[in-house]
Amino acid sequence: MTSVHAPLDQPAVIAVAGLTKTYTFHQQGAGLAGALRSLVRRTYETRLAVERIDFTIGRGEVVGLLGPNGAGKTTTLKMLSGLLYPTSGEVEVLGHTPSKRKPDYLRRIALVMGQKTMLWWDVPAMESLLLHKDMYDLTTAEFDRNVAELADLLEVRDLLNVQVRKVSLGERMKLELMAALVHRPEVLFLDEPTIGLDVVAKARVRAFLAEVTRRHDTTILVTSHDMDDIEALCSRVMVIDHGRLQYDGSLSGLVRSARPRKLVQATYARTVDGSRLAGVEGVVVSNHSSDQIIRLEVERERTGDVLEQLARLGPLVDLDVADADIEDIMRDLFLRRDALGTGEAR
Ligand SMILES: Nc1ncnc2c1ncn2[C@@H]1O[C@H](COP(=O)(O)OP(=O)(O)OP(=O)(O)O)[C@@H](O)[C@H]1O
Repeated sequence: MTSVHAPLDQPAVIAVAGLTKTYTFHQQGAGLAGALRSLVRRTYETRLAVERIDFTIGRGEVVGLLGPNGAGKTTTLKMLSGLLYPTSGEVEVLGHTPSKRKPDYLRRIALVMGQKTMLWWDVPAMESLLLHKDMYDLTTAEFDRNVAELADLLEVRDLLNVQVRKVSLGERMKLELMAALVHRPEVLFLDEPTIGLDVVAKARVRAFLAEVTRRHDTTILVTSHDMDDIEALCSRVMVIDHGRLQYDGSLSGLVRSARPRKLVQATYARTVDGSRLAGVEGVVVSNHSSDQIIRLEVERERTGDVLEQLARLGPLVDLDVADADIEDIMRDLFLRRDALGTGEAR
């Protein structure tokens, strides 16, 4: 397996071994009768949300945590940030045990949950930032420097003194990020940071995060259902499904192991006689004789030969070679849950 663990000469910023979380909760029937019954006799259920996962992450790495709904991503982030106690296993972040929630630890991390706010709605964001200044013991010089840097990068200078409830969703997300980063955390946990944002706002948030990690070597672990976030930010991805780590490696490695084929599209100046396609390797996905376009799925390592074969069929106007769409790959992956049993997969 090719995994992108922290280099051996550099201590891991995040180290997780055998991490497991089981939720125990009680089932309550519907209505008043159900509530009363559950007072007398409680029935408990357990759910294994995260099961014996291991990984390490080095300083400055930006890692995407991928998986379908209910896979265990948020639970993992909550254990890493100290919001939840693990049921078993070990977690160390920046040399700390997160669940102890020591002030020195909390000063060095941040957790941003796209669906939760850490800003007060009825006052301007600056009030919340000032609260963070006190919480994190920032000097006025540090605070002013960090606020100036973040406000410039996020282009929110004019919004800092506007009541939070009066700003748009995209603007609020930028202010949330600002509040999370004003103490310049070394490790950032992001749970769906672009959820609900429009295309432009998403692109801004991604560019901002990329710049923050470039400038300050911030380590980021990010969950997102938007594969564009992952492609734009992450050099490494971990796929979690049913609480188990299924893959840990590069995004391109995931694409290769899940969809070993390339998509080739050839456009010709003239209609190509369909019978001549018999001499071309690959699976013909479509052949629109009217518009002279042929689409093929081709074994990755045979792509060069296939392009030569296609060139012999007639005068080409355009030739396009692409990997399968990452969104499709993820959809396939979770439909075929066992597909990652080999190669770079765990
Ligand atoms: N407080 C809780 N009590 C009981 N079960 C829970 C609790 N929180 C989460 N779960 C269950 O644990 C499993 C993992 O949930 P988790 O929220 O970590 O998934 P996720 O990968 O973040 O999903 P999503 O992409 O939908 O946010 C799910 O089956 C969920 O129903």
